[in-house]
Amino acid sequence: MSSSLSVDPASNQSPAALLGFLKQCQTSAARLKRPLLVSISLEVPALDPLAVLATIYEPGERHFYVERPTENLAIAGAEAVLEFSASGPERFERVQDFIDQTLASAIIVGDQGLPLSGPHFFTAFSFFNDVGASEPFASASVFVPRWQVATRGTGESRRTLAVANLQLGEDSDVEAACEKIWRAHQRFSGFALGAEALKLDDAQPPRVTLSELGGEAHYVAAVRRAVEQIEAGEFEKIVLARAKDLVSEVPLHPMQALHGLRQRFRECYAFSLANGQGQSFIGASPERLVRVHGGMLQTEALAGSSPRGTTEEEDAVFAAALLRSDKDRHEQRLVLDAIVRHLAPLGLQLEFDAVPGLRRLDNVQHLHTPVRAALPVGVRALDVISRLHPTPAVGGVPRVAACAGIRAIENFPRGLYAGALGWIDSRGNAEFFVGLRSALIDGAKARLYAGAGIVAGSQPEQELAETALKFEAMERALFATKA
Ligand SMILES: C=C(O[C@H]1C=CC=C(C(=O)O)[C@@H]1O)C(=O)O
Repeated sequence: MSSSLSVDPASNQSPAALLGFLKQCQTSAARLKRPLLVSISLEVPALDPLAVLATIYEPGERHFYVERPTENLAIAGAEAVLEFSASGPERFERVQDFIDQTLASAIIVGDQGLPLSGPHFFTAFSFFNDVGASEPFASASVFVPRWQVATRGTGESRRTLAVANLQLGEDSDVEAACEKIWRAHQRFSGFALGAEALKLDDAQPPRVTLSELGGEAHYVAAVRRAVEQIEAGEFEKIVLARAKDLVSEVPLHPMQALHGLRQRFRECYAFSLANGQGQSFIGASPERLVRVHGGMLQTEALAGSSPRGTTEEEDAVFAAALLRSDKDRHEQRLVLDAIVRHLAPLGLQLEFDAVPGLRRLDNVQHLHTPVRAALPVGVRALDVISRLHPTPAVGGVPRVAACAGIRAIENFPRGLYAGALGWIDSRGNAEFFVGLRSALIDGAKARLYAGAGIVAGSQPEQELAETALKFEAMERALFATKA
């Protein structure tokens, strides 16, 4: 819904102007006989979204945070103004309907030209279409935060945007809403909340115990069984994960872990999604699922792993071996082929290189093929995600048989592990990543996840070592002495 209301919060910043604007919004809501989402974006001095989140962090409050340091991009939002959840195979469409309906009753004002302005729909889809009733996150959930802070760029060109969202109906208390927004605005404008505000580096690491569900033996047996099923033709590839349970002597500090992760894994998506009931799902994922920006789609095929070397020579040897490995090339090619196959019905002209490159992280390196396409008119991010998820980087080939195999072989619910998390803005731009290298945090407890793709020729001990390397990232972030 476009706004004919004249408010320019950047040049007309006063409580009286804000109140006047909100009263106009309320009149519109009364006329339309439905509550409206009002979203006000305003540029503010540089802020670090993670520091802001850490400052106001309440385990009982919903939040979403994602940052990709190499892209100089970070966004955080907290407290739900509007939320929706769904389950089943139609979950993607149902989330899209919720977004469409919300935007049809929205008044969006302020610095709209700036990146990451306007309301963002923070969204998460679990790995499977359905989750158990006792699981902490629904199989599809989306919320619009009460406040949102985003930053993009570096140095002189860095821009920071604060967004306040509220729902106004005929009976809303506009004066109270106005006061709340004004106070938040003063806070965002007046506080020095750069990364230095985190002061997390000195915190003492907690003492913890760590135990794997079923022990390593379970995973070794699982991989062996999967290889037999592959040889028997039941599927061509399956991604099998391990889970470890961690118990700490003191409550874990997810913000501190995230600060460590974003410093160490600059090319990954450091992320946190809190459900408002004390649990949060955090991680540093190397894998983009979908980016939609200005009508262009970006996705990628990421699979096949090897360690990083301790010297440049050793690193180069590992890299060359990975690039030459038939097993890893096959494992990654299956992901690329699936992307092509699943997106073909949408009429996209995909562009990608014939030969994969490398994505090099601090602990592991992967085969990587970026994929780009122009999005045909009417095709939206969730249309793409509903077809892509789960890719064979986290599920398998054929998809249905591999997912049934995962359910039968793994000894824990995946929940958001290997799910799709991200945001969609009011213009249809979107960024989703895959919930890898992750942990579910609950007070002093955490469950950590790591998986690996299994194809013909996979060796159980090698897959065990690969997943141990993947676990190491989160283990170090949660309880090691130095990030
Ligand atoms: C399933 C995971 O990683 C995927 C992404 C990159 C490389 C992978 C691999 O080499 O097996 C996996 O497909 C995980 O980290 O839990």
